[in-house]
Parts: sequence; structure tokens; C-alpha cells
Amino acid sequence: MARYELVKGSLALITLTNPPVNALSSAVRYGITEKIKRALGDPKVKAVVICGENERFCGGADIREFAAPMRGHSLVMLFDDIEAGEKPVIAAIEGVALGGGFELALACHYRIAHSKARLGLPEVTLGLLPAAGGTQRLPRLIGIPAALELITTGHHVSAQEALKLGMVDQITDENACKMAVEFALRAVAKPLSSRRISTLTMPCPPNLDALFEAVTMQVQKKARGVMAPLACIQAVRAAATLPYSKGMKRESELMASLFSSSQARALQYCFFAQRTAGKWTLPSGAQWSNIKPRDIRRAAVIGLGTMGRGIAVSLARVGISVIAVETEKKLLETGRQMVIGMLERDAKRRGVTASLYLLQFTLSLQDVKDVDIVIEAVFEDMSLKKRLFRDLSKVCRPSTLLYTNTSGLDVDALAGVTDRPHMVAGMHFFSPAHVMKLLEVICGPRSSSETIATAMSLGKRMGKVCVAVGNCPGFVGNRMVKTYTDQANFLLEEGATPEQVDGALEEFGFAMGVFRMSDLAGLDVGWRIRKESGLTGPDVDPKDPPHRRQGHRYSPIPDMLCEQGRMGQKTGCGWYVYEKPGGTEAKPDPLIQKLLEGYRVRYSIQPRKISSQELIERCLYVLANEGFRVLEDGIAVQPEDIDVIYLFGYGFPRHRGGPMFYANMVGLGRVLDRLEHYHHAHPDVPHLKPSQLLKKLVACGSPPIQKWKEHIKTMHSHL
Ligand SMILES: CCCCCCCC/C=C\C/C=C/C(=O)SCCNC(=O)CCNC(=O)[C@H](O)C(C)(C)COP(=O)(O)OP(=O)(O)OC[C@H]1O[C@@H](n2cnc3c(N)ncnc32)[C@H](O)[C@@H]1OP(=O)(O)O
Repeated sequence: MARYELVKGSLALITLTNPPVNALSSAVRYGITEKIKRALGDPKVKAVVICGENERFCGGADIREFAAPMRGHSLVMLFDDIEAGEKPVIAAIEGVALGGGFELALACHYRIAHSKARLGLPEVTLGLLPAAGGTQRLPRLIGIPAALELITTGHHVSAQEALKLGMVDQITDENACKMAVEFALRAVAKPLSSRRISTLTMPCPPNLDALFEAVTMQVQKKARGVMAPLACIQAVRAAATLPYSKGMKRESELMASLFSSSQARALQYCFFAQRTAGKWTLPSGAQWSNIKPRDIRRAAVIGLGTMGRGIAVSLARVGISVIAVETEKKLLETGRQMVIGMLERDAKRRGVTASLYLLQFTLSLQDVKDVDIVIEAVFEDMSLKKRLFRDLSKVCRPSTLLYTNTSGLDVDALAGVTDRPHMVAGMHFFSPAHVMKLLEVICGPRSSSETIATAMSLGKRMGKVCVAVGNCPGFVGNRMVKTYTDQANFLLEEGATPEQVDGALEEFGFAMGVFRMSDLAGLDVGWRIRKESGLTGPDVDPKDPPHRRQGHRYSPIPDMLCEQGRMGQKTGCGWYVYEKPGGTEAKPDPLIQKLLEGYRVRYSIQPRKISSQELIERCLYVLANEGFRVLEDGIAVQPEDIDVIYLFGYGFPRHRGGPMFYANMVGLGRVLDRLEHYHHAHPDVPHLKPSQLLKKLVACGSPPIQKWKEHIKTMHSHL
């Protein structure tokens, strides 16, 4: 796990050998400890270079080992030994030096980085802190403000930024290991005392208390209820106020408080869930590792509304040429200006040139005849989309893949009108499409594995987190979210206010509660969908009373708001009132209070005081319950896929892991009990009825989430 070579007669070269990222597993820690001892004890060796195999220095501690109590050699002792040694040790950083990997580099006397390397202390994103001296050495090296920024955000920095900050001593475009060897030969003659970071005097700004207070407030605002960033601040404060050895003791105490916390477990689960979701498998056995995606160079985007514009920008900024099609001159011109503006702003932010030459705008569908793929992003209307897919069948060459950006319509119905149903699938982007990371790839029953592989690979190329899901109304994300918004509406009927529901959800960790989010997205979106599905408007069965539709409880309150022109932020009022149309500061609206009171009187509903616990349980347990149904129906193959969709598409708080992980943390037995309780109280809400899979898992003793798949296997997959 660590190789030892003697080079140039007097240098020990220690190479970490634990692919793919040379994580510091127990075996690697043992290997480095042994090799360092050997190098320091060998009189022939005058200096040491540490590097990583496969041009990657080190991705940090082995996160998989955090699931159990830590055993084996301690990083802290190893790093203290390296730093205290009497021979210069040089870190040759290629690829990445992250977390424990960067802490290893900080214990070395010199750091040489390749110009493409990235460095950082991302432990906070895993619910931890850099507990191998990172919180004590980094502030001594680069100062408290810069260290606080890096440690509390977990941001990685480029080698150039690292050099500017003083995190590395030199950067090179050549092989960093070769450079470090040359460097080491020169370093032998130099004194080491000033190179031991733990012994450096802390550069303390005068207004220390104010600085820590400001950072604490910033962190509390950005990451409400998240423990790790606050613990990071306390550890850096210890570095600023205590001698090194006492600071290290504090660092270790704070790490102990985080190490087995539910937040750390959730955040580490998210890390692996994201990687698991990328590894899709179809029932045919085709999977990410055995199907070659097509190479996409030319794409067409049909429709230049909000979604189409974002999709066009996402494609062009990764070098794909885009033909954007609209039906009217005015719409085309507006779309053109918006896309160009977005691409220019994006390029400016990234310090690159906007690839405007890749864009072409047209009113003629004929112009898409030679593209590799088409992504349809027209109005959410099945007959319009069917017409378009028929036309695309005629216009496009036979090899063109066709994708729809529908947010919930039947992908197979669209495939059915084309001459190539196996080459049709869904690519469901989230708004704004050039910003949001999630892409749901919808596999129709006839979609070929190549069609899916190409969508997944193209999504990844665009920087998206892609999840392959089956075809059903709303797919995974929107199918589940309906149950959550329904509960929120019912809670209003029963006595809650929008601000109470939102307050509870925001306290739980959502950046925005369901009503504030709905105001931001626009209430008309859901209204249109409900009208199309006959839940409101002229197609409603006249026998249905206002609060029942298609045999189930229904809340007409969102429709009432839309009928009054309250479409959310864009009209200046929705569930809240705003300072002006387009305003963003949500204030409780007495008119909504009146509307709710009137509604309750009209339907003889006795309002009651509803606890935050009930608000959370009703909204989130019903969400997880639908997630179990999604798994049961084979629309998602594993809980990780659902959680990733909720983390990246719906703002589910990462430190809670996602709706399925959260249910697992609460305890499946408890979730089942509470759903039974609520279903008993509201028998006309079928979504509150516990799913078969949830009951089955509880009957099997509530296995951990990683084992659920074994119980789902017997069911039918729609992927
Ligand atoms: C009582 C309390 C006592 C506690 C005592 C504890 C002492 C601990 C002391 C010190 C604290 C130090 C903590 C840490 O170092 S935590 C780890 C910090 N590092 C990170 O967060 C980096 C995580 N990795 C990444 O960001 C990326 O993987 C990457 C940038 C390194 C590479 O990206 P990419 O090329 O895109 O590859 P993948 O992400 O797909 O990864 C490939 C593969 O490798 C796995 N993997 C990556 N990093 C780690 C890791 N640190 N540990 C384990 N496994 C890792 C990843 O899961 C992929 O695996 P695969 O899906 O099976 O292929």
C-alpha cells in the first residue's frame, strides 16, 4: 500500500499505492508509517519524497472505514513524526490532495504541486473536520481568515490559488514527483526549523472575536442546523488561542463529537449514493460499464422557453453545437438574446470565452435533419409533443436519438408516434436547467440501452448528476413531490398557516418551505397540470364535491389562489405577499389567512393547533412512503437513486441524507406506526396508507438501507 525506493543514491521515494484515489486506509497508514521509519532511520537517506500512484497524491482518509470505529495506525502520530523528523520530507502533489491527503502534505516540510492539482479540506462536507492536524496547521500556514474559509466550506482550490495562499511552495507543469526529487536534493542543506508548521507563530488579526462571530453567523445562515461547520470554527478558534498541543486535543474532542453523529452518517451516505446512482443497470443486464454511449457533437433543442434556453446553454458550454428551434420570430429573437446573455455571463464567471459560435437559431424544423440528438422542450402538452415527435421522425436522419424534457408525461406514448421508438427516452432537466445539477433520465419500455447510455453520458458531460428512472406519471421526483404538496395543502385546511408549514420545513433544513418554493416556481405550473388531468376546471366530474376528486381528498385552495391571479413571486402575491411583482421578500398575507378561515367555515372544518412534529411527519413520511412505492413499482431500482433526486432536484437537506435515508434514520417501524396513525385519521388520503414494501422491510427487522435492494429484487423493474 506504500512503495519504497531509493533514488539518486540518497533520497527515499515513498509512493502511496491504493487506487483509485490512494485513500489512507488502515493498510496505507501502516505502509507509510513503516516506510517513513525506514527512511528516517537509514543513514544513506538524506531526504524523503512522498507521492501517489497514477498521478493522484491522495484523496484523504478512507471514508468507507468511518462506518466502524477507527483502528490501526493514527494519522496524527504519523504526521507528527514526519514533521518532527530531521530529514526534509517533500510532498509531490499530482491530481488531488484532499482531506487527510492534504493534511499529510501539511505535515511535510515542503509541498510541490502540479499546475492541474486540486487541494482542500472537504471533511466538513462529510460531517467531519480535518482531525489530523488540519485545523491547527492550516491557519498557522495561511492565516485564520483564509483557513476558516477553506475548512468551513470544504472548497477545493486550484494549484494556482494554493500557491497564492501559501499552501504550496512551488507549482510545475512537469511531473511533480520528478520536480520534488530535484527540489529534495537542494533542500538537504537547508535548516528545517522554519518548515515545521506546528511550530509557527499564528498570524492573528486584531479583531479576532468579531471575525469568528461573523463567520459563525454566516455559517448558521447558510447551513442551518448543520453541526460540522460550527465545530470547524471552534477548532480553528482553538488554533488561534491555544498552543499547538492543546489545540490538537480540542480538534480531537470536536472530531469525536461529530464522528458518530447522524449528520456525518447522512453526509457520508450522500457521497456514496451520488456515485452509486451513476452506475445504472437495465433489466436486460445492460449497464453503465458495458454499453458504449454515442459521441454527441450536434444537438437540437426544440422550444426556447425557460427550459429550452437552459438546456441550450448547458450543451453549448461543453462544446456541443446547438440548433435552437422556435415557432415564431418574436419568441426566437427573445430566446436567442436570453441564451447568448446566459452563455456570456457563464463564460465571464468561469473566466473563459463564450462559445457563441456553437449556436444557431432557426424557425425551420428542417434545419435539425443532421443532428445527433434532439431534446424537445416545448410546452407540457401531450398532443403538441406528439405532433412534434411525428414531424421529427420525418425530418431527422434515421440515426438521430430523440429525447423529451417532459416533467411527467408518458415517454412511451411519444416513442409510439415515431419511426424509432427504441431511440426515444426522457431527459428531465430541472429549472433553471443550466444551474440545477439533477437530470432524470427516463427509460421507456422500448428505449434501447444505447439511448439510455448516451443520455447518461451526455448528462455527465454537462456536469449533471444523472439518475436513470422508469416511466410513470411524474417519474420519481414529481410523482413523489405531489404527495408532499398535497399534505401541506391539507394541513392548511386543518388549521396551519403557510408560514407555519414552511417554518417547520426550514427548521428541518430545507432552504425553502413548500409554499415559498411554490411562490418562486409559480403556482400556474401546477394549476395547468391539474386542469389537464381533470382535477380542476371544466373537466371536473360535476358529482365531485370541491374537496374530493376522483374518489380521494383534494384541496382546491391552490386553484382558488390561481383563480384570483395569485401566481406567486412573479405577480407579487401567492401564498405570501411580496413588495412588488418579481419581489423576493415573502411576508405573511392577511388575505390568505382570511381565505383559509373562510374555507374552513364553508366546509365546517374545526381548525386545530398542529404541532411541528405533525407537520414534519405528515409531509416527509408520506414522501418516503411514495418512495417505497416507487421502489416497489420498479420505477427506481435503489433508495440511493431517490435520495440523489431529492438532494439535487428538490433541495432536500443533505445532512438528512434524502427522504429514504431519513426514514431509515427515524426507524422504519416508527415511520410505519405514524403512517398507520395518520391514515386512520385521514382514510380518504391513499398516500398515507403504508406501502407494501415498507411493511415488508419492517417485518424483516428493518434492515439497513444498503440492504433494501435485496428485498426489492423480487419485484418488477421498469428500467
Ligand atoms: C472517535 C473519533 C475518532 C476519529 C478519528 C478519525 C481520524 C481521522 C483523521 C483525519 C480526518 C480526515 C478525514 C478525511 O480525509 S475524510 C476524506 C476527505 N476526502 C474527500 O472528501 C475526497 C472524496 N473524494 C472525492 O472528492 C473524489 O472522489 C475525488 C476528487 C478524489 C476523485 O473524483 P473522481 O475522479 O470523480 O472519482 P470518484 O469520485 O468517482 O471516486 C472514485 C472511487 O473512489 C472512491 N473514493 C473517492 N474518495 C474516497 C475516499 N476518500 N475514501 C474512500 N473511497 C473514496 C469513490 O467512492 C469511487 O468509488 P467507486 O464508486 O466504488 O468507484
